[in-house]
Amino acid sequence: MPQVEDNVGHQVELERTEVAAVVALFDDRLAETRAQLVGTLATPADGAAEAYERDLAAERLAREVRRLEGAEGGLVFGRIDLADGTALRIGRLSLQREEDELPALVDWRADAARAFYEATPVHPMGLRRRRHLRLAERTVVGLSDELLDGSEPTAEDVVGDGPLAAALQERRTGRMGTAVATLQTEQDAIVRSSHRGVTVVQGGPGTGKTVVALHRAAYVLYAFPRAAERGVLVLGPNARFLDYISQVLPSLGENDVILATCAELAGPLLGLNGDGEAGAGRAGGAAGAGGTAGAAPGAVVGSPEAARLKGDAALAEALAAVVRGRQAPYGGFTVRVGKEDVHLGEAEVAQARDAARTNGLAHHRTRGLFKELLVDAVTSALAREAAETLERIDAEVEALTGLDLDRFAGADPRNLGLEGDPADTGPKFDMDAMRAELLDDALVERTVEELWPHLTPGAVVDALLADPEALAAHLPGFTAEQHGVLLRTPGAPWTDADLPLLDEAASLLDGPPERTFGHVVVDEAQEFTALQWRMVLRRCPGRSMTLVGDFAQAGPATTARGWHEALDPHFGGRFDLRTLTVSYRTTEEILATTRELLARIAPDQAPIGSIRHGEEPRTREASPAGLTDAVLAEVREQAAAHPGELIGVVCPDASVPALTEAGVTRHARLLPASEARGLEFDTAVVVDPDAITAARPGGDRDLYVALTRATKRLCTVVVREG
Ligand SMILES: Nc1ncnc2c1ncn2[C@@H]1O[C@H](COP(=O)(O)OP(=O)(O)OP(=O)(O)O)[C@@H](O)[C@H]1O
Repeated sequence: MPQVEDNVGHQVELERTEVAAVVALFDDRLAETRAQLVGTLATPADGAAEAYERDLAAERLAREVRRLEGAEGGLVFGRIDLADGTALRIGRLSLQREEDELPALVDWRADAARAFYEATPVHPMGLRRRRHLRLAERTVVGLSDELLDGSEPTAEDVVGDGPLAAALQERRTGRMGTAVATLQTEQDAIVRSSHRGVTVVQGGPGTGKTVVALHRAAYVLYAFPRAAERGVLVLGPNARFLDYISQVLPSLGENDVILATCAELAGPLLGLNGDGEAGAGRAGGAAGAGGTAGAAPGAVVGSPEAARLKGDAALAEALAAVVRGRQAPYGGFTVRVGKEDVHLGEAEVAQARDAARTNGLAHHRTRGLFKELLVDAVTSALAREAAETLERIDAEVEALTGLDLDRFAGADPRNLGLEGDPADTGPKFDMDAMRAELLDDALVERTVEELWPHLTPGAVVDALLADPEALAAHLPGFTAEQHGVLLRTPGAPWTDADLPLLDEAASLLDGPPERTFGHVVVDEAQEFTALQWRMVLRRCPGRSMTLVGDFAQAGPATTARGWHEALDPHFGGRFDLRTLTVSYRTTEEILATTRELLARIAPDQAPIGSIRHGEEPRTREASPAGLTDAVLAEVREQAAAHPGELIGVVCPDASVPALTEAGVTRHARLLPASEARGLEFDTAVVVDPDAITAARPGGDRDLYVALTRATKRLCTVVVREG
């Protein structure tokens, strides 16, 4: 049909000219901002205040340059034509020519762009046509139209294959790309939701939960300036996953986002060093999205059973009890003032402790109050004693001489060399000076330290976990066997599961962390334990969050089986729960083979459908001794048959060394089943499913994750005896 092709060519040509003008405008803006940055940096500053102002301005401009640079690829991707003939181009940011009334480019998050995502033939939202543009570098190379008002296509419309189909056909690269041009209506409704509190998104594998979460973060930064001021934190399950998603937000023009695992969040805070396993394997990509939360925390991986127990909310209460137990639990307080010992009895000390605690501050701040109250009590005791001594002298003098000393002093105690308010009935000393002196006194400080010591988070956690008696006393709901699992050797390396405990202890000692965020995204949120939720909440005082996950994919540390069970203790049921229903990754054929498994691990979950179709999943058999060779043969064959495509080999964690040794990584990405969550490949090779299932508690959910990673084909290598 040469006529149609000519027409497509003509329309592409027209768009090319129009888009080139938008790109030129963008280039001007970028060049202008870069020039401003150079100019600002070169401006001499007269004094520290000016230098500070200049550096702030430079920082703002540098951020803007980064934002523009991030948006450059795929700057323009859509166009909407309204029924009245107005056309708007949709892209990664807004651009406006001064002389024009209409914007040259509308940011995809702006209200004006809403119809691009939400209009359907049933609800055209005033649109006649939605056009998707395909760009190579900065040039339009293709387009496709959807007519929404029921009109017949004219010579100016190019109605063809949907852009989503084209996007999904693309080969996997090992890095998630943005879906900004093809967000689907059910996804867009969540991304653009005006709900400012907690939004929870559930859905089966590949339904776009991560896509939605990241685009939602970009939307929040755009639409809610208050949240944007304090920045966005994206939490993911491991470094591999963060690396996989690290480019999405920068490509949406958002660089000021912190990507981290929960462990990384706690690690730097506690000053742990970065030579451990957690956080390893990050290819530096995450830094592209504004950097991670800091160095890898130097923690090792503990057992799943310990992780599950250490995530229990009872541990938070136990740590609080440990800290309370270190706050003047018993005993009086004696301090030497001059030549005299002043003693406060146990009841007086307890009164000071209870009064200090009423303000609800953390241990060290409360310690300061406690010390002040003790010093107040000592000062009052001294004042009382001085007054009594004086009265005694008065009485003795009067008895001996018949002189009334008060009258003699003209009712002003200063006449007797004592400070005091003339309105007071009794004499006083300089209370303030005495107080200040006592607060500064090294001996007083030492005595307070015995009653209410300075503590470190590590010492608090050790006081619980390294002491069998403390475990039994503070965790009465746990069995002796569970106490045994929790018991640790003091000084042993911290595990990943200890980090939320250390963070909890840090907050008990010094209050919530200084760095907080306006919005927090949690991916694979089903993995989070109660202690981890507490960590997240401490960092998001505004409670603006997007949490996405799937309980059928929960790891071994998860005890909850649904959102309300997991979240109600922390959010009191106040969250907006949305469900995604269509898989854009896992093919219908692969989903069909996992349905039985899904029914077993999550009987309440409705199976999802997929818009993808692919090959029937295959099984390859191997003898126990021949497993490694069989995997190697499979990846070699796949690599030869589908050059350039991404192959992922998901194996039992224990098989990683042998498969690496055999050279599997020359042809494929190799990952332990425990770290496959959220990732995807063109082809997935799942090694020894029985061993994956048996490897750790909840292993059948690990297997479900492994089986749902492929966009095209799945091969399972099973072990057969004999
Ligand atoms: N609207 C869309 N346009 C284009 N691609 C999409 C869209 N939605 C999802 N995808 C693609 O589908 C795949 C799966 O998406 P995503 O990883 O967000 O799913 P998920 O629900 O988080 O999966 P999992 O449960 O396995 O973590 C990705 O390749 C993603 O880019």
